[in-house]
Formats: sequence, structure tokens, C-alpha cells
Amino acid sequence: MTTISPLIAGNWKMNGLFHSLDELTELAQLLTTGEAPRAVVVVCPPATLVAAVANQGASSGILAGGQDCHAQGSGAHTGDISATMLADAGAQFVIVGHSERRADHGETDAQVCAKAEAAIGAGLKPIICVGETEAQRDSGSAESVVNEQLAASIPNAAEHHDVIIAYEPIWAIGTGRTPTNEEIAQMHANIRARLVERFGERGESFRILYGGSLKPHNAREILAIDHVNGGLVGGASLLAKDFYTIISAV
Ligand SMILES: O=C(CO)COP(=O)(O)O
Repeated sequence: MTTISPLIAGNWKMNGLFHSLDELTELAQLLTTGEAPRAVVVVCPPATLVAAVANQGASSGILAGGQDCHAQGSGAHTGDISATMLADAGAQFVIVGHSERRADHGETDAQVCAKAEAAIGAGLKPIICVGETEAQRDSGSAESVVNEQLAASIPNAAEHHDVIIAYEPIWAIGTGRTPTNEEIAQMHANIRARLVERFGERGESFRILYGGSLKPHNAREILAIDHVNGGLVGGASLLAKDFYTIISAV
């Protein structure tokens, strides 16, 4: 059986000012004074704080990630940020295809795939997000929706150590609602099966994260589910104590 080192990533979304780095200081203290974390710890702050998180996190093993990148390395794309720039700022990861970007910016699977390719090219590990809406789950099409997203958002060149998949049911994001453990187990097993189908044995080794209302009170049981290799945490990653409790639940 393949062993996968778990990873917990915090997605700060559009939250965080320079004073929010106090939470990072507290998290670093918790991580260095408590039991050594069993998970790789990543914090994805807004772009304005990536360099600061990379610098400040270095001594406590906290790695930095971006929340999005452009498919091009540079050029006339006002307001965008490239994977190369994130890497230059010290990031090692970047979230691509988050449902909020797919919804707010109309990002397609093909664009997400191009972003993931750019990330790999820049030496970053993309965290590729997939997930169904509530209506899609209710109509029984959750797996087919996710499978389509997986097929079109993951680059062919993806290697298991370079690419991370995050399953985030849209209806669980920021709502305090989560799928049942059985539903999570079923979807993660489905994602694993699709990865093995496409990438052969290597498909066994990709990390598959769960995201959507992952909180201190439910982290232990969700993170223990088969094929859940860590979590992508929104709201609860903004408070050092809550995020540390989730990291410690691995
Ligand atoms: O979207 C998420 C992480 O990317 C999940 O957000 P919440 O943990 O706030 O539900």
C-alpha cells in the first residue's frame, strides 16, 4: 500500500492584512512547541502576503502558497499574478480552479489546466480544486461532474509529487455543512479510481484533500477517511488555534 504524507493547507481567501501575520506567529509557536505536526503545513494568503508568509514561516516549517496564477509567465495582464512571480516570492504551492474563481471569474476546466501547467513549469505544486454544487449532488450527478472536472483540469504531464487534488463540494464551503463520512469516502474513492485509470500506478500516490467546512470539531473523523490525504481549510485557517487543532488531528 502506498503511503502518502498528509498535507493541510489554509486558504485565507480575500482575508488578511499585515497584522494578520500575528496569527502566523502564533501558529509557528504552536507548531514548534507542541508535538511535531504529522502533516505538511501550507498557508495560502492573499498575494500581498505571500512573501511575508514564506519568510516568516520558514523557521517553523510553514510553507507558502498562492490562491491563483495566470497561465502566462509574464505580459500585459493587468492585475494578474504569474506562477513565476509566486515562486519568486517564495511560494511552493498554488491553488488553481477554486470554485470561487470558477464562479467569480468564469474559469473553465481548460483554463484551470493551463494554470496548473504554468504552476508546474514554475516549480510550484498546484492544488487543483474540483467539486459539485448542491443541485448537482441532489440530482445524483456529483461524481460525473467531478470526473469531468478531473479529466479536463489535470494536465497530462501531472506527476503525483507535483500535483494535489482538492475535493471541495461547493455547498459545503463556508456553510458549516459537510457531506456524510460515507459521501466523502465514496467521492474520494471515485477520485482515486479516476487517477489510477488515467495515470496507472502513479495515480495511487496523488494527494487528495478534502475541503468545505473542515473545522476543529470534525477534522479528526474526516481526515481519517480512506483516500483523504489532508485538507484545504478556509475559515478555520484564519485563527491559529483552530488551524493548529486541525493540523494536529492528522
Ligand atoms: O473553500 C474552502 C477552502 O478552499 C473551504 O472553506 P471553508 O473551510 O471556510 O468552508
